[in-house]
Formats: sequence, structure tokens, C-alpha cells
Amino acid sequence: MTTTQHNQNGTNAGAATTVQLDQVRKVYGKGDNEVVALGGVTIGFRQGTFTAVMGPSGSGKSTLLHCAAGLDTPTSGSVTLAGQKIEGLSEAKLTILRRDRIGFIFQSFNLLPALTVYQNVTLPLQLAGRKPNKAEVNRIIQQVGLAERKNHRPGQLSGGQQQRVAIARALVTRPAVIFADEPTGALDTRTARDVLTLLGNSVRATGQTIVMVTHDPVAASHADSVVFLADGQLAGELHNPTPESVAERMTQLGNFVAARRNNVAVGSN
Ligand SMILES: Nc1ncnc2c1ncn2[C@@H]1O[C@H](COP(=O)(O)OP(=O)(O)OP(=O)(O)O)[C@@H](O)[C@H]1O
Repeated sequence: MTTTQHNQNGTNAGAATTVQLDQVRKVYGKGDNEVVALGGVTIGFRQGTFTAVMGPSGSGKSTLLHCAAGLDTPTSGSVTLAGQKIEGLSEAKLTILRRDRIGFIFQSFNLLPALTVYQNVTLPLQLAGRKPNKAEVNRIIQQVGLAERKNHRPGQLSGGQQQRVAIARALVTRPAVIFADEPTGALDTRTARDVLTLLGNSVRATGQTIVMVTHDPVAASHADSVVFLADGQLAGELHNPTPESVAERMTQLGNFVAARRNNVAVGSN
């Protein structure tokens, strides 16, 4: 099994790095309202790895995901995605990069209700002006277990089935990296497990990369490694995670962050 294997500089040893963040800093607001969401994060996600990003609420997970995916612009630092530096790209070029090289999976599925499963899955290809290869699309729909449902609309499907449509839609363009934001947040435990197993197996088979933000130690245990954030900084990494080892690390991190915030509050009195 592959792991992210970040070295001390946050770059990856071995295989190509699909996503690289260098000294990424993101500051929201100004003056008294300034919030440092990311305080200079350097990390690489190697090709073919499945990484979960965890941390207490407000630690910067979504900001990291959005900066890495080119959905948000860092205040400083740089992001390289599939060999291309995002910095300075025009909005049009960024849109093409996102469309062709990145797949997204969100907690809320984001399917179009008027379209069938097949049409939802082929939408990214249509948007890119690419003619869907019917056999390939059917293979992906079969892979996510929805062959019998391909003419159904999202409203006729369960939550787990809808998320499997979203996975098929994310896989169909064969993106270099899939960013998933709480992909199982709306699913029951068993469905969540099936969806994550499917996601992991799909990308391992094709050598794609997944970066997944989650609050759930069980979800994180499906990844090859877990990267922890606290107060906008990297706070360690766990390889071959289990639900227990992740939960333990999260408890330690929560205590550490609470103690640090208390010290700051006491210090400022
Ligand atoms: N648009 C924004 N404007 C101002 N502050 C923001 C904005 N987006 C995020 N923040 C702040 O940046 C910090 C990091 O937010 P972020 O959403 O990345 O954290 P998170 O770890 O994903 O949190 P959660 O687990 O609660 O979703 C938080 O303090 C948040 O309040």
C-alpha cells in the first residue's frame, strides 16, 4: 500500500506529487477581524495516495482543501496541481484545470435533480465538450453498483446511491486528484463504509489521488494516511490509520488546542 510519506520539508519522497502546497498562508479579514486560517502550510500529496485531512473545528481543513483545489486563492505561498502552478493562472485557465484534472465530491452530493444518473455522470464530459464513451460510462456506473438505476433521477435514489453517482461523476473525467469534503457526512455508518471502500478501491485501481476532509475517525481510517491540522498549522501525520488511533490523536489534539487557547486567554488578561 502506498502512503503520502511527507519528508521534513513537507515534500514527498518517491513517486510524483500530484498536489503540492508550499508555505500556503490564508488570511481572512483585516485589522481586528483578521483570521489566519492557514499559517504557512507546506505539504505534498503523492500520486496514487488516499489522504484524510482532520483537525478540530476551525483548524483550516476546508481552507486547505479549497486552496489546494484552486477554489480559493492563498494570501501567499504557492500551489502546484498536476504539474501546473495555480498562482497567476487566469480564471479561464483555472476553470479548465479544475474541469479536466480535478474531481469533487461534497457532503451534499450536488447532483442535478432533473437529470438521470447517466446524464449526471456524463455532465463533466459534456461541459468539457467531450463526447462520452458510452461503454466507459456504463463501466463506471456498473463499478459504483448503479447499472440498474442509470435512467433514474436523484430523487428516486437513497443517499448512499446518490453519493455513488457523485463518485462516478468525479471519476468519469479520470482526474489526477479527487477532493472530497465530508463525503459521508450525510450517510449512515454502513452506507458510509461502502461508499468509502468504493472510493478507495476505485482510485487505487487507477492510480488517482484523493484528499478527503472528514471529522469521522472511521472515514479517515479508509485512507492510507491522515494529516492533522491545528490552528492553521500541520500537527502530525498517521500512516495506516485505524479508527482507534485516529480518535486517540484527535482527542490529544483537541486537548492541546484547548490548553493553548486557554493559555493565550489567560496571558491576555
Ligand atoms: N470566508 C471567511 N471569512 C472569514 N473567516 C473565515 C472564512 N472562512 C473560514 N474562516 C475562518 O478560518 C478558520 C478556518 O476555517 P475552515 O473552514 O477552514 O476550518 P475547518 O477546519 O474546515 O472547520 P470545520 O471543521 O468547522 O468545518 C476559522 O477560524 C474560520 O472561522
